[in-house]
Amino acid sequence: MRRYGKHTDEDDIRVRPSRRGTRPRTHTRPKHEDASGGRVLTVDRGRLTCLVEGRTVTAMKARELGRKGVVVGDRVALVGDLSGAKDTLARVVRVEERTSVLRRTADDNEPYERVIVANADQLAIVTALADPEPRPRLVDRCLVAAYDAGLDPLLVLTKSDLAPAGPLLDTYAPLGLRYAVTSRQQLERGGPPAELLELLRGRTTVCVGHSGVGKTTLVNALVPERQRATGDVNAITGRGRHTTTAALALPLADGGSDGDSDDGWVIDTPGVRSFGLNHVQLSRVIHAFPDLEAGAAECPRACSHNEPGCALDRWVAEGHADPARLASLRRLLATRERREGD
Ligand SMILES: Nc1nc2c(ncn2[C@@H]2O[C@H](COP(=O)(O)OP(=O)(O)OP(=O)(O)O)[C@@H](O)[C@H]2O)c(=O)[nH]1
Ligand SMILES: [Zn+2]
Repeated sequence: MRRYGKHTDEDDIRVRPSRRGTRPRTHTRPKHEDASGGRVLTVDRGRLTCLVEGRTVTAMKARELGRKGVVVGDRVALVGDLSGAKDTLARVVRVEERTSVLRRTADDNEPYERVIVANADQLAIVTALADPEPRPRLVDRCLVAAYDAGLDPLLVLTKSDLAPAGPLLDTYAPLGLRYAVTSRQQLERGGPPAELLELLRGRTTVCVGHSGVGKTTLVNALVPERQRATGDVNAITGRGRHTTTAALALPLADGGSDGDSDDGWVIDTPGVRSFGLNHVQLSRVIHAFPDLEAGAAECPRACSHNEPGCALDRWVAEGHADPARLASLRRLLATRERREGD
């Protein structure tokens, strides 16, 4: 499993055996042996909406969790009233170890990044082919975030009724991205294309994209009303979808009895205007390019891979890797530097 360095206390919620711990784990463990497993669907000002055995349960963090953050996608253990009835409140007593974290800084000047989603394994970058115009730099930044977090990127191109997908797909061809293309007609005719569903099945997919690209339309098509376990999330939080500032997890089908869905999860996030990349480590990005990573062994220390001494030029010239791959990597690495309009 991928290891991450320690960041802010708030976000570093990995349960670790603490030598200085105030509370020996042996005391807390047995007490919560009867806790039920659930998954965090959304977080609103400290109030957690969780899916527990198919029910939507509102919960608060137990005091013993201290400042540890709980984020959308977290797998948690809950005690208390799990009926999901109105005005009931359960307690989250444990956060299971995360398999991944997607972080983002609000913008590049912000020192603190926030974990926005836990336990995802795929990042769907939703881009309209027109209205609004595609923003390749934003796509690139999302790609860097995906590679950094160890998530498989997936390109979802919407509004193909307005413009062809070809040119954008050409740009990303060297990266070998998996992709799906959708159109209004397709969505109206009965949901998203089978190939997109196939790409989402059994995975936890975070959807990101600029406001207006059709993310909500797409998620609604993916999660039919009947199965929207969170259809009442708005009733609980008292906020409409469009004013929601937090991510929202939706099970693609049954939701599973223990808060796990074999069919997969889609996590909708609010439209992003930018994707701060302060926290990204170069080495984690190049890791997604195994064909180039091997050649980078010859690079000078702390090579930016975009400087005269970079060994990757020779690596490619000697035919070990496709020059288009290096060009793509360099474009992605360059996108970490902020520019007007990011
Ligand atoms: N032509 C066309 N329009 C679409 C398509 N999908 C969505 N739209 C329209 O695009 C507009 C924005 O769609 P939303 O689903 O609200 O976009 P969003 O990305 O969720 O936007 P935010 O809620 O602001 O984050 C709406 O008017 C949709 O009807 C499509 O495939 N083709
Ligand atoms: Zn280099």
